[in-house]
Formats: sequence, C-alpha cells, structure tokens
Amino acid sequence: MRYISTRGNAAVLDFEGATLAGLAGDGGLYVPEAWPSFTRDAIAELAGLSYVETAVRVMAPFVAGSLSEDELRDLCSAAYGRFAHDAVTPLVQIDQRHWLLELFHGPTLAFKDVALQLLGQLFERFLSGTDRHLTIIGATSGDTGSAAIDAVAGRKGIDIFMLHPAGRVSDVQRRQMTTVLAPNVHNIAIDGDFDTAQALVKAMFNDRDFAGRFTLSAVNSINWARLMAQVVYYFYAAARLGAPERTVAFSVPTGNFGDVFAGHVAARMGLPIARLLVATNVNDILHRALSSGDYSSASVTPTATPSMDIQVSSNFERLLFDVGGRDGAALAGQMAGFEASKAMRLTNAQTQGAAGLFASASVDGEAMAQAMRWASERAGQVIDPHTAIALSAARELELDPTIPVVTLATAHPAKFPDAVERATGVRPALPARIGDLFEREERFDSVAATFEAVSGYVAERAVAP
Ligand SMILES: Cc1ncc(COP(=O)(O)O)c(C=O)c1O
Ligand SMILES: N[C@@H](CCOP(=O)(O)O)C(=O)O
Repeated sequence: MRYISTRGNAAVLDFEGATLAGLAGDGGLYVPEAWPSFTRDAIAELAGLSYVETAVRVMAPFVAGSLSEDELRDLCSAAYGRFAHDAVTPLVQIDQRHWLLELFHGPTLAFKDVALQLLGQLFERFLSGTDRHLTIIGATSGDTGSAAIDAVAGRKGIDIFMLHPAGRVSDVQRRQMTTVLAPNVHNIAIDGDFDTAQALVKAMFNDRDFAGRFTLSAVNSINWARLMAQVVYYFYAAARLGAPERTVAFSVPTGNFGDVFAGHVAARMGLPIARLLVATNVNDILHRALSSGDYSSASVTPTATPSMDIQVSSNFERLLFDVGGRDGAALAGQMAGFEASKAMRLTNAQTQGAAGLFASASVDGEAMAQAMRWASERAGQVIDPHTAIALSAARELELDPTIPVVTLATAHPAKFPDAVERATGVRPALPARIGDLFEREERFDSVAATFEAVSGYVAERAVAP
C-alpha cells in the first residue's frame, strides 16, 4: 500500500514510512492511494471472528509491503492483550434500536487505547534493529495524551513530548499523564486551548530547521496508523449486528474528526453503513460545516466534554480530500486560505460528497445530561459525558427505525466523575488498577504557548537521530 499526502506535494511512502513520519512534509495528512475493497462474503466471514482476527483481516491491506499478516497478528495480540474485556470492544444494548460500542476497556480508559496500544507496538517493531531515535510530539485535550504515554513509556529509542491545555482537562485525565514518571515522558502544560496546542505541534513539524534536527513522529490522529486501527471496530460491531445483510448507523462523539473518519473509511471499504452521525458539543464547527458548508473557527468554549473542546479538526482535511475529488493542489490552496483566515467554504463537491453518508448535530449540556440519565434509567448504564453527546444525537436521528444505531462509547465514566455525578447522582469509581491515581506523584512543566518556548523546551531535551 502506498500513502499520498492530502496536499499532493510530499513524498509517497509505504505504511512504515507514513507511520514514522506522522505528518506529510507539505503539511498535509497521509491517506492510502486507494481504498481496499471488502466483498459481502468477506464481511460476512467476520461475524464469528475474535477482535484480533478481525483486526488482522481489516488492516492487512493497509500494512501490505511493510508487515506480513503473521507479524500484524503478533502486534495485535500484544496490543489487545492488555484490554480488560475479552471482546476488547463489547457491544451493549440499551433498547430495541440503540447500542453502545464500549471502546474504553484499554489501559487508560478511552477509545484512544485501541489505536495507541497498536501504535506503540508498531513503533517498537519499526525501530528494532536500528539506531534511530524518535521524538514524538503530540497535543491532547485529555485522552490521547495518557493513551500515547502509556503506549510508549519506557520504550527504547523514543521520547514523547505531550502538550495539554492547563486547567482544561479533568483531574483524572491530567494525572493519568503526569504521574507517569518514565524518563522518556515529558508533559508540558500550556496556557491556551487544545487548538493552540495542536497548532504548535504542527508548527514544529512544518519548521524545516527544527524538524530537520530530529526524527519527529506523531501520535495524534494526524498519524494514519491511528485511524487505520480505529476502522476495525466499525467492522467488528457491524458484523455482530448482521452486516452485510443489515445496515448499521453509527453516532460518534466528535472533536478532531479522527474517529468518525475511520467510519468513513470502513464505508469506503464496502461496509454497509446507513449513516455516520457527527455529534459535537457546543463547539460546533463540524456541525456547521456539514450542515451549511461553513467551516469557520470560533473561540473554544470550555464544556463538560473537554476532550471535544476543539474548533480546528485535523482530520476534516482527509474528508475534504476524499470526497472533494482527491485534488491535492486545490486542497493545499483551500487549507492555506483557512490557515490564514480561520474560515472557509466547502466546495459543492465536498458538501455533496459528505451528504451521502454524514449527518451532524450539536448537543448542549442539558441534552447531554438528559442522555446520561436516560441511559442510566433505561438500561442501568452509567455513561461518560462524551458518549452522552453522541447518544443524545442518536436518539434524535431521523432514520428507518429498524436500522440499529450504535453510539461509540469513547471514555469510561470515571474519567469525568464530577459531570457524571451532576447529571445522574452516581459518582463512578476508578477501576482498581488505577485506584491509587490521586496518591501518585505528578510531574509536568508549564511552558508559554509560543513556538519559541515550546520548540526550545523540546530541543533542549530531544535526542538527535
Ligand atoms: C472521550 C472522547 N470522545 C470523543 C473524542 C473525539 O474524537 P475525535 O477527535 O476522533 O473526533 C475525543 C477526543 O478525541 C475523546 O477523547
Ligand atoms: N480528544 C483528543 C484530541 C486529540 O485528538 P487526536 O485523536 O487527534 O489525538 C484528546 O483526547 O487528546
């Protein structure tokens, strides 16, 4: 499989190259040159397979040329062996129509573990036998950070620098990052929001002088391997609900557009998906873009769903590329305009190309709390606020009522105990394996949210290749 940049002007790479590079050299994002295609028979065969076998079938075409199926199976077994549920991502029924796909049984209690546990294995595999040293730089609104840190802490040949917005992640989220004291882990609190952190990370990748001094890599969903691993659970869930004979809809709590883009990839590969519902909180740039073509960024409003407090969604670029005619040069111009003005209009091709599959909704705090109460009263399910945003949107989705709607449950409720308690009266406890989180020592540095300060901090500590 070959990977090309959404902006059409970067080296074409194989899977290993795209995984290690993270961001493309022209500022774009890597995508497969063509989508692999699954027949109906191949989808039907997935119904009885374990998560690991499903993962091997779904991901094998994407890693072809870089990993054999047996190598991929070994990496998946190691990655998913650390999950606390045998099904890895179990489905839970709430009522006749609604299901939850629980994606939070990994080590750090959010869906990010599904991809990042594998990415940690991939980094180790691609670095083994070389003397390369990776400098990973990432930005987090709370969940990517801990999942990435857990995946690479203590690994040889890797340093990770993780930027989080000070005061804008939950205490559990922050401690899950800052209590990891491995010497290759560097937590940086910046005075700003997630968009600022993400822009600083991209600026470091795009600064030739800085990037030329280190072997930079990414753990955010700008890294194609992240999304590839997330495609798997769409197949896994749909196969269990009767695909390909039965179509399924998915409601996805959305911020950086990675998780829902993975659903788009599954649909491109032939999975019969009736609808992908993009559910945002009041930071609704994606809802505005999909419903009216207006992709203009406003300032971020802090909410009870901090992981989705995002107004510039990295992976939306991948969708615009894919549904807009795959014209890298045109998209490079469009993105340059957006980067300058923080506003753009989608082209007709982009709007219409997205409309066939995507629907969207913006959900406020009250509707989120109601969804939490409904899940608790209807099915005894205590859900996290991000999941509740998507469940609330799912309940309003206009669709043939016989089509099952799967809401992606992206985080364990114990990551956001205050919001859950406010809505339901129940204070979810941390699982025993991290029960002592609040007694652990924390370590992080506060750094000014400027390119000079953050790149200087990284440069002082990073290892040249
Ligand atoms: C718990 C949770 N739900 C939903 C999202 C949004 O996912 P995405 O950024 O892939 O759209 C995030 C952050 O990424 C998250 O941490
Ligand atoms: N919600 C995310 C934001 C970063 O998203 P990513 O999927 O691009 O890593 C987080 O928890 O950090």
